[in-house]
Amino acid sequence: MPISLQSFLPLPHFPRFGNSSSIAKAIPSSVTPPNSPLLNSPPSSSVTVHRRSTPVTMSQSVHLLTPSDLAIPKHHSSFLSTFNRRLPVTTTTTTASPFFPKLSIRASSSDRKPSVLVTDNGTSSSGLQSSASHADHALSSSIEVDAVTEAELRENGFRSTRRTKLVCTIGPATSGFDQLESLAVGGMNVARINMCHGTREWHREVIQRVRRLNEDKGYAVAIMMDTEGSEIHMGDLGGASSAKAEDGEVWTFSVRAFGSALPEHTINVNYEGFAEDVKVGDELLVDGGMVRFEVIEKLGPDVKCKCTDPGLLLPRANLTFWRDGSLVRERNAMLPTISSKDWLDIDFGIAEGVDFIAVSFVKSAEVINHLKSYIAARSRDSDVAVIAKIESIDSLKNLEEIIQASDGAMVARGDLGAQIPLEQVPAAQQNIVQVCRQLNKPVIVASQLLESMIEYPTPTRAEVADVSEAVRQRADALMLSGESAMGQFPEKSLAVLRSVSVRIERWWREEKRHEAMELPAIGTSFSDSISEEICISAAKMANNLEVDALFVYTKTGHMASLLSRCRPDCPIFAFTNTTSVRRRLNLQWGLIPFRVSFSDDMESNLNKTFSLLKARNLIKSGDLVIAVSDVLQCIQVMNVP
Ligand SMILES: Nc1ncnc2c1ncn2[C@@H]1O[C@H](COP(=O)(O)OP(=O)(O)OP(=O)(O)O)[C@@H](O)[C@H]1O
Ligand SMILES: CC(=O)C(=O)O
Ligand SMILES: [K+]
Ligand SMILES: [Mg+2]
Repeated sequence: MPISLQSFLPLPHFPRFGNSSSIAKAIPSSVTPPNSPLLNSPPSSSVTVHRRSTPVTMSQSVHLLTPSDLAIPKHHSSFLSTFNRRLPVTTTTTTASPFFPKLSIRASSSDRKPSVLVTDNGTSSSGLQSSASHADHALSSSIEVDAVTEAELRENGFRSTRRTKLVCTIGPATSGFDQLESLAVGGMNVARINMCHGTREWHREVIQRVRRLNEDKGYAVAIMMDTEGSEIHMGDLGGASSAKAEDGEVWTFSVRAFGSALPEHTINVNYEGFAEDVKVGDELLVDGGMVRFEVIEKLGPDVKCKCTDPGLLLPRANLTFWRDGSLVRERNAMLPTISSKDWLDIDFGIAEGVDFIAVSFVKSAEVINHLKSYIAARSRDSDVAVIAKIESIDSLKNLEEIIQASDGAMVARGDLGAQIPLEQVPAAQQNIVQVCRQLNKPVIVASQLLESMIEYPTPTRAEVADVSEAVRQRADALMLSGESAMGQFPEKSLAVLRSVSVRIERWWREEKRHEAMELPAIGTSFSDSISEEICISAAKMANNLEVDALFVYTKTGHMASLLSRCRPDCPIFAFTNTTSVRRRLNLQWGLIPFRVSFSDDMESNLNKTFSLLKARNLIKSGDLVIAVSDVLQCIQVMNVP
C-alpha cells in the first residue's frame, strides 16, 4: 500500500509546538514554503546553527517535515524509496543557552530529503507557560492513574519506580474483592485467570471484581485469560485441595468416568487415549516433574503406576510421559491447540472484555493467526491481545514466527520444563525473552518463581536469584501462579517480586549497563520505520541526557511499546486516550500508563498533561522530559515549565 507522506508529516499544521512566532524563528527559510507567513518572522539571535548558509535557531525539538515546495507528488512512492531511512541529524556544540543548556541539533539535508527542523519549545516568554488558557482548560479535565502508581511516583521520584510488570494468577486464595485489592495495592498489573480451573461463573465474578476495583479505585489492572489447551491433565481429586503421593506407593491413573467418590489412590485422566498411548516402563511426570511415577501395569482403562519421586498432587495438574529419555508425543501431539472447550472459553473471554488471551501449548503461528481473525470478526472494535504461551517443543521450533504473529509471549516454564530437559529451560528462557524484545512483543516469565512461598513466608535464595535473572534479562513481566492462586502468602510473594525487581533494576542503572542488544528494524511501512527511529533516538537521548522521564502520546500504544523496547534508564509516561489501551500497556516494561483525552495539537497536549501532573505533584517545574508522539512524529526535549 502506498504511504501517504502527508499523513505522518503534517506540514500544513506544522506550528504545533510553541507559539507561532517561536516556530517561525525555527524554520529555516530554505525549507519554508515560499508563501509562508512564517518566513517574515525574525530569526532568533541567541544560538544559531547553520543549515547550508541559512541561520537557524537552536531548539530542543526535532520534527520531520516535508516542506510544501517539496510537496510529495502523486508519484510519492518512488520518491519515498529514495529516502535515506535515517534521520539526517547531526549534533554540534554551541554556546550554552539559558533555555537550551544541553542539546543542540543541526539539520543537515539535501533538497530531496525530509528535513530535521528545530523549533523553540517554549520558554517562560513564548511557549508552554504562556498558554494559560490551555492550562486552565486542562485543569478542568482529568487524567487517570491509579493511587498506587501515584504514591510510588511521589515517594520515590520517577527514577526509582518499578519497571518490571507483575502478573498474579487469581485462585481461591485471592478471588475476593479485598484480596484483589490487596494485590492491586501490592503492584499487580495484570490478573490472570486460568481456565484449567474453576467454572466460568467463578471466573466471571473475578473479572467483575477486578473491573469494579478499577472503576471504584482508579486502578488499571488488566485481565488475562489463559486457555486450558489440549494438554493431558489429572482430574480434580474428588474435591480434595491436594493429595500426597509417597515413595513406592501404587496409584491408578484412569480414563474411566467415576461417580462422585474417587477410589483411594486413584487419579482421573482427561485424555481418552491415555491408556493406549502409555507403555509399561514409561515415566509419568506430574506438573512438569514435581512428582514422578513409573508405569508398572496396564489394565484396560486403568494404568497402575508406582511413585518414584514423592510430592504433592494438585487438582488438574498436567501430565506428560517420557520413554527412553524423550517426551512421548503419540496421538496427543495431534490434539488441537484450541479445543472445543477452549473456543467456548474464548467466547466467554471476548464477551467479558478480557484484555489478553494467553493460548496454552501453541505449536505454530497458524493458530495465533486463526484466533486473531476470530477475535476481529467477533468483536470489531475489540482489542483483545493474544499471548502465545511457549511451553512445548513445537513452539520452540517455530519460535520467531509464533512471536511475530502474537501480541506477546509467555515463557511457561512449568510445562516447558516437562517437555525439554530442565537444564535447557534457562537457555530457552533467555532466547525467548531476547526474540520478544527484538520483535517488540511483551514477554512474561512464568512459573515457580517463588514456588516455596506457596507454603512459606520467605523465598529461598535460589528463588530470589531466579527472579533477579528474569529482571536482569529485562523481561517485561513476572508471573505468580500457585503462589497467588492457592498459596498461603500471596501478598508477600508479590512484595518479593516487587522488591527484587526494583533492586535489580536499580543495580542495572547504577552499573550503567546500557543495552548492547541489537534491535533490528521491524517497521513494515516507512511511517513505522520513522516511529521506530524516533523512539530509538529518544531513548538514547534520554539516557545520555539523564532526563527524568520520557513522555509518549499514543493512541494505539504502539509508540509507547517502541520506547519500552529500548529499555531506557528513565520511566516512560504513556498517555493514551482509551481505557483499554491503558490497561494493555500495563504489561510492558517501564511504561506508566495514563488515560487522558488529547487532541492533535501537541502543544495543548503537553500543556494539559504538565498541568494535570503538576497539580497532582507527580512532576515539578524543572524536571527534564523528552516527549514523543504518534500524533505528530517528533522528539522534544524540555524542562517542565
Ligand atoms: N481458578 C482456580 N480455582 C482453583 N484452583 C486454582 C485456580 N487457579 C489456579 N489454581 C491452583 O493454583 C495452581 C497453580 O495455578 P496455575 O495457573 O499455574 O495452574 P497450572 O495447573 O499449573 O496450569 P498452567 O500450566 O496452565 O499454568 C493450580 O495447580 C491450582 O491448584
Ligand atoms: C504458566 C504455564 O502454563 C506453565 O508454566 O506451564
Ligand atoms: K492454562
Ligand atoms: Mg502450562
